[in-house]
Amino acid sequence: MLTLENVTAGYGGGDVLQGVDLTCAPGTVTCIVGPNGAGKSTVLKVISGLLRCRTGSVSLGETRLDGLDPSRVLALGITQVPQSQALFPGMTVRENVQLGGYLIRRDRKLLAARYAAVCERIPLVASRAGDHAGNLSGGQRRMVEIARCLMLEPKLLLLDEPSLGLDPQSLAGVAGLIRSLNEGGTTMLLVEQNVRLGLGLATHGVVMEGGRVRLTGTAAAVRDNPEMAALYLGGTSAKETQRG
Ligand SMILES: Nc1ncnc2c1ncn2[C@@H]1O[C@H](COP(=O)(O)OP(=O)(O)OP(=O)(O)O)[C@@H](O)[C@H]1O
Repeated sequence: MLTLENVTAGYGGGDVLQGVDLTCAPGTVTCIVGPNGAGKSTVLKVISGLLRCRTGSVSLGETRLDGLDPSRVLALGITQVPQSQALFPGMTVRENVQLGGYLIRRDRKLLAARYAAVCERIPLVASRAGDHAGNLSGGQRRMVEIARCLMLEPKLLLLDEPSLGLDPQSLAGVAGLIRSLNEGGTTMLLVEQNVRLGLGLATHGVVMEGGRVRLTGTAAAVRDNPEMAALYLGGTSAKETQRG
């Protein structure tokens, strides 16, 4: 279980996060939504250790994560698919994915077994193994970025805007992958601008606004909460938008 308690954090003078509480239970998919600048990506940075929290705590089970370097957080089983393109275009798909196993690189057998497991879960990795990552479509690249993160069999996978810049077909592929990973037991915390998609993929929803958590609950309850319609969807609930 990941737990954030009363987290404040920021980049310069002011606090961007102003007392954030959040939990992710094993096996769940939690989606953080909210307007631009609400602090969604900042929450992920605090969890992965890229940004120190000023007060409050971040824990994975009994282990405190706040104050740890990103490499320690990674070693404890939290991996992040970043928002920006993160593959090395001149390297092959296989090489890019295997880089995700850097921490286990000395155990060749384990590395090979993990790579085989990733290929089984994401067949694209096997079918395009020898191709340069730069030759893949946007959706394929996103899948390879996720594949790379699976090399460490993370306890928690963080995804920052998995839908960003994808055409509808690619989006469907990435959404299908997230669903199948969850069915396989991977716990995920994602940030999404696309409210309908994000809450559709998630078991739990968190709505942030101005560095605070405004609403939280099951994804369906958050989606159907009347406050959502008023806040983010111009008076139309996400459910109605989906129907329309
Ligand atoms: N590296 C940084 N240095 C200074 N300020 C930053 C930095 N990153 C983010 N911010 C500021 O922190 C606030 C929250 O940013 P954050 O990226 O967490 O928002 P967000 O909810 O993820 O929104 P978006 O979807 O637009 O990324 C914004 O005002 C942003 O300008």
